[in-house]
Amino acid sequence: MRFDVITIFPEMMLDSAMYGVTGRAIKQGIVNLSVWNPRNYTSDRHKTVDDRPYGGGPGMVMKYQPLKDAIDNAKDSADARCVKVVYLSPQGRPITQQLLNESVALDQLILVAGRYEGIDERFIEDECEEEWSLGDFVISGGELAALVVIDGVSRLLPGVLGDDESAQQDSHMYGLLDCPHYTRPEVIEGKKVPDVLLSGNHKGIERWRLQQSLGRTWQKRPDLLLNKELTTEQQALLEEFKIELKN
Ligand SMILES: Cc1cccc(C(=O)NCC2(NC(=O)c3cccc4nocc34)CCCC2)c1
Repeated sequence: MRFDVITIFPEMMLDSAMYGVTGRAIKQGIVNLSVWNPRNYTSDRHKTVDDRPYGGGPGMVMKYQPLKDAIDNAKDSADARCVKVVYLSPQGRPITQQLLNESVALDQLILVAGRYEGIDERFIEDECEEEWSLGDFVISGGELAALVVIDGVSRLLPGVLGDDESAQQDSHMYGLLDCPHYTRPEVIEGKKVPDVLLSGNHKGIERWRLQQSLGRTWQKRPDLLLNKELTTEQQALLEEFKIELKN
């Protein structure tokens, strides 16, 4: 899968993506990441990518033409069939696991990261098929959202995560919070690792982990349970968790 990011901070994208899972996916050639800087498509001496907003007000707005030339080059550089152009913006559709799951099917994802106060609305209308948002807060640019999309989608591509890494993708854990994790030493600060994890009883360990995920989701994010059909076994585990909590 190919990601093309339109950004005035190309190094930020490339340097950040070269770590961990995404870095490995790029080295393996499973993921291809290209960055396109609108500043390289300006014709004035100052390489101007922004200008003052019509109607006045604070800040600057990113100009249409440098963005357009950058995205045209991004499109020309890949003969991909299944392409989507997305503007990362506070007005966008929330970035969720479902959105990431849907994006795995694409051959190329072109991500437009805004800076300043935003980009000329006419560019969004003409070039951006969708808008996606990291959340309802004020941040300085779309690059962090682009990195979240690249990381989250890359993890879903075949061959990127080793067998022992894809734990979080387990189907029955989908839509639940994570279970607690422990590693050596067995005791630290007088606190022991739960006995079940030392038992070598794999069925019991799996059961305990699922129960912890269910219990913690119920405690911290009950909203997630509203749209998750629990099996009768999962319901029983959760009930047992609640009872043990009382004792
Ligand atoms: C709630 C609210 C209202 C008004 C402005 C802003 C705001 O933060 N404006 C600044 C910019 N924000 C984002 O790009 C951005 C922000 C949030 C989530 C995102 N997910 O992707 C990109 C995102 C827009 C142009 C450059 C940065 C936020």
